[in-house]
Amino acid sequence: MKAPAPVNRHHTEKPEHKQSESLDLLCSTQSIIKAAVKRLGYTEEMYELLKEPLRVITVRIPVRMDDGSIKIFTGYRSQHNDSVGPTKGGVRFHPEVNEEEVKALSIWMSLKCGITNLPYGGGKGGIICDPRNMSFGELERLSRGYVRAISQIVGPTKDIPAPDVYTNSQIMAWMMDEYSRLREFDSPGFITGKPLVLGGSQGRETATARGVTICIEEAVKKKGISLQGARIIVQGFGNAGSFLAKFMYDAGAKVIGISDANGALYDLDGLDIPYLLDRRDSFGTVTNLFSDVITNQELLEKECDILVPAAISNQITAQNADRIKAKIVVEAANGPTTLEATKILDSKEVLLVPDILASAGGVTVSYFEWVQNNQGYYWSEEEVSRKLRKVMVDSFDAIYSMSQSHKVDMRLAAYMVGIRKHAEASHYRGWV
Ligand SMILES: NC(=O)C1=CN([C@@H]2O[C@H](COP(=O)(O)OP(=O)(O)OC[C@H]3O[C@@H](n4cnc5c(N)ncnc54)[C@H](O)[C@@H]3O)[C@@H](O)[C@H]2O)C=CC1
Ligand SMILES: O=C(O)CCC(=O)C(=O)O
Repeated sequence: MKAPAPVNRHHTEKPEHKQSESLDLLCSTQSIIKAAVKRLGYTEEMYELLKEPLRVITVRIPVRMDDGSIKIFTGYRSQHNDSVGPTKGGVRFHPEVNEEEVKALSIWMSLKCGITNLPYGGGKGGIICDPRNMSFGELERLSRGYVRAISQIVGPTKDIPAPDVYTNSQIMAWMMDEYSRLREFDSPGFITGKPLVLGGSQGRETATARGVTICIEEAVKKKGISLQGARIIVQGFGNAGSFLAKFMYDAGAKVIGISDANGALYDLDGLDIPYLLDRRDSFGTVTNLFSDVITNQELLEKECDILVPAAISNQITAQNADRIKAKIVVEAANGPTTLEATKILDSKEVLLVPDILASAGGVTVSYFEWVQNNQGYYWSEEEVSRKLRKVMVDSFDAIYSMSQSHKVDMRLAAYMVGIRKHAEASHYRGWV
């Protein structure tokens, strides 16, 4: 690995896309839900119910900035379907958050909870902001303001938030504290992904990456590839990507590429992952310390055995899918591959493990955290890991079998497995 050389790279990369291709996450999701509902034999009314969230609110959050001015931020909370139980899903802080994306993300949460058989529907939230340019104090005031703004529709038996892009256990702690103050009792079950001392679960911090690792272990068996020595590329070096890179490195795989919002590092001999983990900042940025940096798009197209997009949406598109050389793509990120690109990868016989399966480890251990909060009795890391492994292996098997028996791609198979529980619960409740 090359020696670090400080360079200043403040731009955020954006991929180019074919004019005709739909990058609208909600539209694409709806078209797969339609196909899944049809294949499962549900009615058109069922599709009408499930294609949109039941509830979405937009909130305006005034925050006193450090210079004394007041800035008004816009945030969202979307609740897709609460027929099975309370809704559940993360909150992201990102400049590109928008209502359509939050709606799609909440639908994916329903699908993840359906796949893993958790007693939840899907929820998701987001605030348009750039936490990388905000102070600790400003972030705390924004987090508390968001909870005050959405407090009527969230709660341990209504809708339970969690971390997502650019949010972490500190932000969960502020949000939990604000909610507990509003309700005037301690409410650890209001939010998951908390620090351990505030009722967080062992293993939640690494849960998303653990879940992705289990999917990779299952996928390599299907493809007859040995994980030992396999070449792996991971896009994104935050919570999901950095721990995944570490788990792959520890398993004897060769992590030949990693990236963050600034760019990518690539080395055919394998990167020194423990060193990079040590140097990354709290936003998952490390490439700014190096001079020999390539773009995210260049990295995605490098030859490898396993490619793991673990950053943002719409990264593998009709524009670059033909040039993806991986044998297996495991989506740790939400929505990294477009519909058109999914078809191209499928035609190239790439085994694609879709986001709603691959990234479901996070919400699974969030559920374990909520259960522990409700019972006030806490489990060891071994117990959490064992339970997570069973959920992930069973989920992978169910989707792989669905894909084989219905001769559909893994994404459609995952939607079919994920939607059933919400469809049946909505039907029993007499909604449709
Ligand atoms: N944290 C969790 O428990 C879960 C996360 N996910 C998904 O995993 C993905 C990553 O989330 P986290 O690791 O939690 O976020 P994070 O905030 O910890 O890290 C995000 C990473 O993505 C990189 N990034 C941001 N913008 C980028 C861009 N334009 N191009 C390339 N890289 C960029 C950042 O530099 C950072 O390395 C997201 O899609 C998230 O929704 C899914 C399930 C659970
Ligand atoms: O941990 C959770 O409850 C939700 C995680 C999340 O937002 C996701 O899986 O996309």
